[in-house]
Amino acid sequence: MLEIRELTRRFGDTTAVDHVSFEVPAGQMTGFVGANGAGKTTTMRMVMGVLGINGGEVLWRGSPITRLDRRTFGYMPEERGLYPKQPILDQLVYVAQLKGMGRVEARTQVQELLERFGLGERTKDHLEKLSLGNQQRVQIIASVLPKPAALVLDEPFSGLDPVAVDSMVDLLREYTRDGIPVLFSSHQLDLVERLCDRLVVLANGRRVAAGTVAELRDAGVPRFRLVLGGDAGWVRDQAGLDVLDLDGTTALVEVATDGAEQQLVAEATRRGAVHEFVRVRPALSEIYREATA
Ligand SMILES: Nc1ncnc2c1ncn2[C@@H]1O[C@H](COP(=O)(O)OP(=O)(O)OP(=O)(O)O)[C@@H](O)[C@H]1O
Repeated sequence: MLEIRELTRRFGDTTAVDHVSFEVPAGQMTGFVGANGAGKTTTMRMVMGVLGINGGEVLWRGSPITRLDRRTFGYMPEERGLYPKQPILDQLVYVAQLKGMGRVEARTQVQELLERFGLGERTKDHLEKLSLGNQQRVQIIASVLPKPAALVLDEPFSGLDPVAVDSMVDLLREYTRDGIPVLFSSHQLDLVERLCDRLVVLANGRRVAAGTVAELRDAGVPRFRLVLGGDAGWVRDQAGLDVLDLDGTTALVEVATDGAEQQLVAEATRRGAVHEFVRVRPALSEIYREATA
C-alpha cells in the first residue's frame, strides 16, 4: 500500500498542496480528481520524488519511501518525456533497459505492448510522426515497463480514442488484479466512475472527499424516489422531507428528519398504489460537483 500523509507543498505564497492525506491500497484503482490547479500533479510529483516536500511524508509498504522504491514504480508524468526523433521500438527498449530489464526481454515485452496498443506496424516510426493520441500510447507503454510495483499516472487517458482507452483499462485491470496499487488522475469523470475502486477529490490543494466509490455514494443525506399510481402532489406536505423534484406521479425527496421516509411509504400505501420506492445514490459527477462547490 502507498500512503500519503499530510503532504504539503508551497510555491511562494501559494500552498499548492495543503496537508493532503490518502491511501492507495494494493490491488485497487484510485482515481485522483479535482479542477485545474487543484494540486494533483504537484502531489504526484512529490510521491515520485521529482519535487521536494515542505511537509508530511509518503509511505510505501509501511515505511518512508526511498529512491530505490520509487525506481520500482511506473510513473507517467504530466510532461511526456520521450524523444521525438527516435524510432518508438528502439527508445522503448532503451527506457526498459534503463529500468533494469535485459535487452531481449525488453524487446519482447515492448513489441507485445505495441501490438496491444495497435502500434505493431509502426515500430520503426519516429515518435514525432505519430498522431498525438498514438504518442500518448507510446508514453503509456514507457511508464508500465518493466512490470511496476505501483503505478502513478498523471492524466493517462487524455487524448486517447475509445479503443486506446479500452486497451489502457484492460492493462490497468490486469495490474490491479496482480495486487498493484494504481493512482491515476483524470478529468474524465465517466471513466473514473467506470474504472476506480476509490476516489480522492482535491479542491484548492485540500482533500475534500476520499473513500471507496460505495462509501462516497452512501454518504450524505439519503434521497428516495417514489412513483405512485396517482398524483404525488401531497408529498409536499409530508413532514421531515425536502422535495427536490415533483413530476406528476413521481417525487424525488431528501430525508431531513430520520425515519421520515418510512412515514412517507406508509402514507403512500394508505393512499393507493406504490409502483416504486427506491434509494437514489448520486453519480460520481454529482459527488464531485458537491465536494468541489
Ligand atoms: N513549479 C511551480 N511553480 C509555481 N507554482 C506552481 C508550480 N507547479 C504548480 N504550481 C501551482 O500549484 C497549483 C497546483 O497545480 P497542479 O499542477 O498540481 O494542479 P493540477 O490539479 O494537477 O491541475 P491540472 O488539472 O490543470 O493539471 C497551481 O496553482 C499551480 O499554478
